[in-house]
Amino acid sequence: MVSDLFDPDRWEPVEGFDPADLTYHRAVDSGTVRIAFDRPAVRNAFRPETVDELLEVLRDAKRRTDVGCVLLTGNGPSPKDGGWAFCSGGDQTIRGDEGYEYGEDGTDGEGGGNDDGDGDGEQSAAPRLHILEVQRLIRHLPKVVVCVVPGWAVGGGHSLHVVCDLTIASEEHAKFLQTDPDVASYDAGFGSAYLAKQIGQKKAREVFFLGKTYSAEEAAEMGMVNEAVPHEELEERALEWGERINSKSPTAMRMLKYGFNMADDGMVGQQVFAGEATRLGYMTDEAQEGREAFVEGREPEFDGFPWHY
Ligand SMILES: CC(C)(COP(=O)(O)OP(=O)(O)OC[C@H]1O[C@@H](n2cnc3c(N)ncnc32)[C@H](O)[C@@H]1OP(=O)(O)O)[C@@H](O)C(=O)NCCC(=O)NCCSC(=O)CCC(=O)c1ccccc1C(=O)O
Repeated sequence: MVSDLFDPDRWEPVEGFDPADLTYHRAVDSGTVRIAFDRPAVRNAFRPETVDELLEVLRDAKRRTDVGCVLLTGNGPSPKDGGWAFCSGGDQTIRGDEGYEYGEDGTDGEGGGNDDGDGDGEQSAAPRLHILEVQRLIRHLPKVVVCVVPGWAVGGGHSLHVVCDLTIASEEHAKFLQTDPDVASYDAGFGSAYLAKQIGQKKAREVFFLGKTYSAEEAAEMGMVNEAVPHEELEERALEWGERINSKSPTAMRMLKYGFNMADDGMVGQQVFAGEATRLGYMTDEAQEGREAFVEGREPEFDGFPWHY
């Protein structure tokens, strides 16, 4: 059993992946993948190994040209007490003085178990805070990432929901809470500043400075959740969203996502959008004339191409 809300008839495991802290599935009948935290006994808290796996499957999803939607969720309920969670952030029990520490058999994602990837085979993976790399990957993923929240979204888990393109949440069980300052952590990037863009400055400061818990309805009212739906329908509805997303023009969706990002992402946002504009430019006869002229060792002939206005 993957999760109580998981319909095994709608999904198949993605071949070549066997993550320990996640599950990774592809919808049988649409271009949607489902990535789920799979540590329900600790409210799906992430450790460095979890983050490595998340980076790996997100990169895989990114490269699949027949996938337009990624669902990011948490499996449940907890076998201990029946509680539901999307993610409760960094696993505080393995937090060291400089970051989150790998276990004995951990990996830094760049080499073998605990190999730091520099080729000398030493077991020296440094403590990590690389959930921020996950945030950037979600932000720049050329697909729509939907956060599917069946329970708690807390701390770094809350920040992940913030950075996703859309959030759908369980009416009965979803709860949104920022505990970062309780454990002397601070996501001063997307988790707070981008949240303020979504719900306004006063409300975002309330989320962090007062640390109140919000229901799915309240979060939707605030503008950080798109829809609150009955718990039993959560994943079905998320799959429907995936189908809607996949029915649209991939190029339009990609340009829109990067367009939405650009205003807040400075030069990096411009660079990502510009890269896609260049890709589109490369597909024109005009660009091909430029390439062919170089390859053929002649001057390019751009006379036939209009100065569009
Ligand atoms: C999530 C809770 C509110 C749930 O409360 P409740 O339903 O009452 O359940 P509990 O009995 O508390 O928990 C059940 C069980 O799970 C264990 N557990 C829960 N959360 C964690 C956790 N984060 N780490 C380890 N273990 C956890 C809990 O101990 C229980 O275990 P038992 O053995 O059964 O007793 C509540 O649990 C809670 O408040 N949890 C802690 C939330 C938290 O503070 N998270 C860390 C926030 S800081 C963070 O995520 C930093 C990492 C990070 O992402 C970051 C770093 C730097 C810059 C930016 C970021 C960023 O935020 O992105």
